[in-house]
Formats: sequence, structure tokens, C-alpha cells
Amino acid sequence: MSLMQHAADMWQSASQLTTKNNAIIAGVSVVSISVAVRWYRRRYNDSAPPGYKGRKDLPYPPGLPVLGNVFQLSISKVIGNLENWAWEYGTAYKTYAGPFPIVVLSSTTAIDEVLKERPYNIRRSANVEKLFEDCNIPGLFSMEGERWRHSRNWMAPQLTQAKTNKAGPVMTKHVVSLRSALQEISKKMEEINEKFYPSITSLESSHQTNVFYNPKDLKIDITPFREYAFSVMIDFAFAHENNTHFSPTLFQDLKIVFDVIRRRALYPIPLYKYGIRDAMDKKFDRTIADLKSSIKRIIEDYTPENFKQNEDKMSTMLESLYIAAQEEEEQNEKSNMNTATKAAKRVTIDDIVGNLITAIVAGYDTTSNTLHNIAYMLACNPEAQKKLQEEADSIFGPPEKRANMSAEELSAVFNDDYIKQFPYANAVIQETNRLLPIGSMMDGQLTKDLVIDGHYYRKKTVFLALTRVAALRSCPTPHPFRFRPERWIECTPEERRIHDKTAWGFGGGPRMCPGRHLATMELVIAVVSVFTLFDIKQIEKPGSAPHAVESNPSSSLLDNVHLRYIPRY
Ligand code: HEM
Repeated sequence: MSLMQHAADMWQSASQLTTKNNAIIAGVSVVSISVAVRWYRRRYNDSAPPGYKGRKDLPYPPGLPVLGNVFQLSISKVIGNLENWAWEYGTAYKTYAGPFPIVVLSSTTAIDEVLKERPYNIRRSANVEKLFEDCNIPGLFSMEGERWRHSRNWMAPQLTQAKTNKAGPVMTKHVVSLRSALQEISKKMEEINEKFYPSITSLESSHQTNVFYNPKDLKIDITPFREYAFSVMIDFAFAHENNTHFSPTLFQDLKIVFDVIRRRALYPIPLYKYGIRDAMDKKFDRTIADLKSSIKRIIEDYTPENFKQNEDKMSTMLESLYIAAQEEEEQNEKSNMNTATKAAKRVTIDDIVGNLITAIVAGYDTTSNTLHNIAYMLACNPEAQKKLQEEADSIFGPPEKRANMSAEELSAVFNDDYIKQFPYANAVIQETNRLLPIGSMMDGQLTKDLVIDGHYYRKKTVFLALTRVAALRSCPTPHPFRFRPERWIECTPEERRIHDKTAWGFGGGPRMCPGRHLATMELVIAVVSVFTLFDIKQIEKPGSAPHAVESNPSSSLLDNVHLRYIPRY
């Protein structure tokens, strides 16, 4: 066979092979696409039974094929983007994250319905449970179904109003540190203000420079709020008078836990699960392991008799959870449940640790960010600030008196019903939570077909509930977008009922925030005993400076806010 002929034969068989391969590739592609389309149609089935409207009938902002609305959503302003569409497209619309549809709800009826259906017919988005599970800290926030119910029944009684009232001395102890830290910030900001706008003594020349404003000098410092919320949570959860069991750096290390959880929530690929862990991941693992062994040691040393003798004192959540777990264990042993059910109901150290860390994670950023938002709202609304100061002065006496009060003296001022004692402070907190709630959006996924606000949605539908928009839409008192704490006080009983019903700053339904009493008490104590020591004002800036903006992907924490705390004492 000549070389030419050999080459021609090879070419022919190669092209036959290519034609065969092409046919195989084409066949596999057609099958894969049709499987994907069938899967997509079944998974994202938007048909509704006759007589109902469904997802297919919802309006939506136009987007790109396959990519949907991804390029119209900015990660740091996603809540604002979705809320703007809600005002434009109405109480129910859909948006597409790539090819995946998401229903966005913002009517009072829809929000009420979805909050009540959790956790059985609606779950939090699937990756929350997985994330906390992978981090080895499963807790109330991330649990679903029966496991959630069990933890909730066990956690909620530790956070009742009566129990949190006993935490007053812990809070005043830390509020004294908050006061010192704000006094420091006050000094720094007054120096900056004086540097930017020194008092003009003479006008020697018309070309004289009198203003030295420099944006680089301005930093946002919410560390004091974070330290306050963190210290209260740590004492309340487990450290109160029992610090000896923990490593000296544990509480500092715990802060990394929050950063790692936040970072993992945003990872597109969970590298840490495949053994690719950086220094932060490793520190996270060590901290959780340390925490578990410290808690084990506390439990081993623990005698329930000591605890029972101290019932008038605040017990830590760890003590209360442990006692509750023991009691449950005893009941389980006495009952005639089968062994498997008993084992399922057994509370483990992991459950205790997971729930304690959950409480700290859930109560730390939320409370400190709310304090920051309240300070900003007061700075923007001097009349409301004045009323708040008058209320505090009428109970504590003039500001110079409480500027130096000890924790014990402060604690003695508060009675058990701090909300009735400081109604205007409470209204300021409610009003801030209405306009700048930390959680203004909640997510969920249907675990069965459901009718929500007249629309029929199929199982697995993913939705977002915009609670702030819904509350604003149904506001029964005038000027819904204005900061008017009076609306919570000077209103008819029917108006108040609607305000309370739509006060979703702490969520709602069976999953409503169990830490709300503790958080409200922390906020009231900080606002009346520290904020009212100052006239809080925004530092003056030129029109070109960036304005205050909600810039957090998951909460309404404000950026570009620079406040002066001008002493009143
Ligand atoms: C100003 C402070 C706080 C705000 C704004 C806040 C807000 C919220 C919100 C919006 C939810 C979701 C509720 C829902 O899904 O319906 C929640 C859940 C939760 N919060 Fe808070 N929270 C605060 C403080 C706290 C504190 C101090 C604790 C702990 C003691 C805490 C513990 C929890 C827990 C464990 C959950 C999950 C409840 C469940 O899924 O059953 N929170 N919180």
C-alpha cells in the first residue's frame, strides 16, 4: 500500500469516527438538554390549578435570557433593589437569579401567612441548615421540623421577659463601659470637628482658608456597640461569674466564629468542606473545640443544688439549658417511649454548644447594628432626640448626675417594667426597627403546595418576604416614611393594633426572635443611660460627600454615617 493510499484510508476512518462521535455528542446533548428542561419544568413548575393565579401570572422586571436579573442586583444593595421593584411591581412579583425564579412578597396578608406556616410547610432556605451543620454548630436558627421544635421548646423558656429582667445588673455593668467608650469617641469627633471648621477669629484676607474638611479623617466606629452587645451576650449565655473554665482568649477568638460563618455563607464553592482551609478556618475549628471542652468541664463541675439555691440571681443560659436537659432526660427515662425515641430526644453537648453559639451569633450584630441605626435616627431627628432626653432626665435627674453613676446606681433606677418606665425610648426603638429594621427581608422555601395571598405556589417555590415594605404599605398613621416615635404612643387602639401586628423587626409567627426581650432591654438601657448624655448630630459634610446608605447584603446597617456625640454634662 502506497503511503498516499494509507494516508487516505486513515483520513476516511478518522472522518467516519468523527461523524460517529459527532452523532454521539449530539445525541447525548439532546438527551441532557431535554432531561435538564424536564427537571427545570418539574422543579420550577409554575402552573396553578384552575381558578387560581400562580407564579406564572406574576409580573417581573425584564432581564436577560438565562441570566435573569443578576446584573440588575448589586450584592451590597440587594434589599434596596428588591424593595424598589416591590414598590414598582406590587405586592407579589417574581425575579430571576440566573434561570431560577424567586417570588417576592410584600403584602401584610402574605407575610402573615408565610411566617405562620414555618417551620413545617415552609423552611428557611436550604443552605442555612447545611451551613451551620457543616460548621458543627447546629442551633435553633438553622434547624428545621421536629429538631427545631425540640430546640425551641428548650431555648425559648430561657429567654422569657421574667428571666431576662434578672439580667439588668449584667447590662448596667457593660453599659458603663459603653459610656466610657462613647465619651472617648465624643472627644475624638469634637477634635475632628474643630479641625475641619475652626472658629473664625478674623477675616484678614478674602482668600483665607477657613474650612479643612477631609473625608479621610472620617471612620465609622461601631466597636463600642459591638463590645457592649457581645459582652452582654457572653455573660448571659455562659460566662457570668464562671470565667475560670474558659481560655483567656476564648471570647476574642469567638469573634472569628462570626466572621467565618459570614464568609462561608457567601462562598460560591465551599472549599473548606474539601479540606482546603486557611488560617481563619483552622482558628474557627480550634475555637469551637475549645469551647466544647470548656463547657464539658463546667457541666462536670456543676451541681444543680447550687443553682436551685440561687433562683433569684440570673442564671446563665448554659445553666438553664443544662437543667432543662437534665429534667427532660429524667422524664424520658420515666416515660415508656421506645429506646430509639429516647435517644432522639437526648440533648447532647453539641446541641447545647450549638444553641449557645447560635444565641450569641443571633444577638450580637443585630443588637449593635440596631444601636448604630438608633443613633443615626436621633441625629437626623433633633425634636425626637429632645423628647427622649427629657424622658431620661425626668427619671435619672440631670445628665451630669448619670454621667458618673456606677453600674449599681444605674441598675437601681430601672424597675422590672422598663418599657412602661421609658415609653418614649421604647417608641424610638420601635420606630427605628420600622424604618431601618436589621432584618427587613426573610427567605423561605415551600415544603408543600400552598396558597399564599390568593396565589397558588408549588412545593419548592423559593420566596423572599419584604417585611419593611409590607409594614410601610399598611401603616395606619400619617407620614409612613417619616421618623415619628409618637405614632406608637399617640394613636388609637386600632392603629396601635396594626402597628404591633406589622412590627416584624423581630420576625413573626412560631419562629419569631426568642431574644427580643433581652435585646429590647439592652437597647432601652443603652439609649436612656448613655445616648441621652449627648446631643447626637451628624458631622457636617459638603454635598458631594456620599450620603448615608444601607450597604449590607443582609441587613439595614448604614454606611457613610459619621456622628458627633456632644456632651450635655
Ligand atoms: C436588636 C436585636 C435583634 C434583632 C433585630 C433580631 C432579629 C431577629 C429576626 C428578624 C429573626 C428571624 C425571625 C423569623 O424568622 O421570624 C431572629 C431570629 C432569632 N433570634 Fe433574634 N434578633 C435580635 C436579638 C437577638 C438576641 C439577643 C438573641 C439571643 C438571645 C436572638 C436569638 C435569635 C434566635 C435563636 C433566632 C432563631 C429563632 C428560630 O428560628 O426559631 N436574637 N432574630
